[in-house]
Amino acid sequence: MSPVTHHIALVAHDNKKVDLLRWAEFNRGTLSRHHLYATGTTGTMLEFELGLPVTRLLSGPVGGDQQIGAKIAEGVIDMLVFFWDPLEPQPHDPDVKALLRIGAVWNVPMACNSATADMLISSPMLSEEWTGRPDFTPRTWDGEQPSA
Ligand SMILES: O=C(CO)COP(=O)(O)O
Repeated sequence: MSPVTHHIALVAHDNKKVDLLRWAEFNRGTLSRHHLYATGTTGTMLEFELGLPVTRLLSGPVGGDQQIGAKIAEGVIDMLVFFWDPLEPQPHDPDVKALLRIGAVWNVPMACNSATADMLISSPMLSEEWTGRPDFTPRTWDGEQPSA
C-alpha cells in the first residue's frame, strides 16, 4: 500500500522564519513524504535548507497569503503551518487574517506555533486519508426575481 500524501503549506513571517526552518529540518523525513507549498521567501529558504521540492507562490505581502488561501478554498491544501508574528504589525495584516479565516472556514488543521505543529506532524491522522472539509451548499442564482 502506498503511503498517504498530503498537501502541506508552510508560511512564516520574517521574525519566525528561523523557528520554522528549525522545525522543518527536524521534521524533514516526514515532510519529504508530502507535497509542500509555501509563500515566496519562506519557500526559497525551505528549498535551500531542506533540499526538498516546494511549490513556491508569491511572497506573502504581494499576494502569497491570498494564493495559499485560494488553494485551501479549492481543497488543494489540507494542512497549514503558519508561524505568524504576534509581536510585529504586518503591512498585509488583512491578508494574514484572511488566510487564518479561510483555514477556519474549511476546517483545515492549522498550527501557528511549534508546539501545535509538533502535534499535527506527529498525529496518526497524517498517515490516513482524512478530510474534515465541510460540505457547503453553494448559493447560486436561481433566476427568481425579488418580489416588489
Ligand atoms: O508574509 C508572509 C506571510 O504573511 C510570508 O511571506 P514570505 O514567505 O514571502 O516572507
